[in-house]
Amino acid sequence: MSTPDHERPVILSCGDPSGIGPELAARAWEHFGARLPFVWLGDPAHLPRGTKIREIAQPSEAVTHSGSALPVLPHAFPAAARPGDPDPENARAVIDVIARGVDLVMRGEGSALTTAPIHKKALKDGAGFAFPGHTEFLAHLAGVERVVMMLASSNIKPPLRVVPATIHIGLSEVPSTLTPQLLRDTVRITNAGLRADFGFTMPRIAIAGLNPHAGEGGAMGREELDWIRDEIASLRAEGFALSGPLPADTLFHDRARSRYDAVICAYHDQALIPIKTLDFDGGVNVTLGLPFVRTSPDHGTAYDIAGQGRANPASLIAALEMAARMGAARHG
Ligand SMILES: NC(=O)C1=CN([C@@H]2O[C@H](COP(=O)(O)OP(=O)(O)OC[C@H]3O[C@@H](n4cnc5c(N)ncnc54)[C@H](O)[C@@H]3O)[C@@H](O)[C@H]2O)C=CC1
Ligand SMILES: NCC(=O)COP(=O)(O)O
Repeated sequence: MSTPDHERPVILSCGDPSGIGPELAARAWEHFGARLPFVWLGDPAHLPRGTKIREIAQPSEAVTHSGSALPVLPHAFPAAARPGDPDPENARAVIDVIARGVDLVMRGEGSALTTAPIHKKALKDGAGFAFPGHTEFLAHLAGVERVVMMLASSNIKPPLRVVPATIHIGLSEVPSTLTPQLLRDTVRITNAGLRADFGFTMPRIAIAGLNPHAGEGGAMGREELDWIRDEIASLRAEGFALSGPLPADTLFHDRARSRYDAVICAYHDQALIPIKTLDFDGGVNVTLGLPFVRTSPDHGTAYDIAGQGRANPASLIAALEMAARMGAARHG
């Protein structure tokens, strides 16, 4: 781990208090102690009973206390947390915590934001949350039009970094949502993110086809022939190191992964199934294109095991490590 920014800790938003976020925050603090100071932003009453906490007034105090307790910036919620059973009364506060976390990192009080999982439908039902997820909400809060979701592995070699060009939409909407402009924007933001935050000078980006066998010459769908191929050629002419469109079914095995640094996929499951299969415990969700660093574990709220002490903290630990490294590099 590179040296974390000790003046500006990572801010960890609590996420859904009925999910596994609070217990994972406690486990992550046990793992890191003073080695990686982070601040948990949430209602202290939602943490597992017995968690050693220290309430602080500003993030910079985290460094002094993180060796002996989990530093907490308190955010009052109206209701208790019932594991696995979200209370609609708490939905507004879950959203407010994310916004408060963004404010802290935008003001430079935190080096990076790591978000614990939210339940999108619980927020929609409870507070009319109008965004498909953190990714789009963070873009909105930061005033950025387009951002990119990337999931990066931590435990496999060669590593895997996947970008779903379209994210949380129905499968039937994918072909019309995946436009030349979206592909261009996704390539540019991915390329810039890999250079700025992952240390690549000329990132190699693979692009998966939309259709089986990347269309097989038009026999199984025409998008590759009609525009994806030409768009890739024109982006290549601009200097991007692109390959594709490539059949997605053969893009993720070990030898294939050694040929690229990130792969842009046409839709959510084309990207997330391989990474969650190959590295569920080490997968980290990174939002590229924001004016601050944001990471998250790759899993969700896991209501089925919340409050039982069974949740694995590895992905959150990897997300905090990645956030601290990227944040320190940006602020250093
Ligand atoms: N960044 C975020 O806020 C994310 C939020 N979600 C949301 O979470 C909610 C639930 O989504 P699901 O599809 O059920 O996925 P999920 O990841 O919450 O759960 C899927 C399965 O994996 C298990 N699991 C998840 N995390 C685990 C961990 N750390 N240790 C051990 N087992 C774990 C669960 O127990 C469950 O059996 C949805 O609302 C979804 O949108 C999903 C992914 C990311
Ligand atoms: N499937 C990934 C996911 O749901 C994460 O979404 P976000 O909340 O990070 O936008």
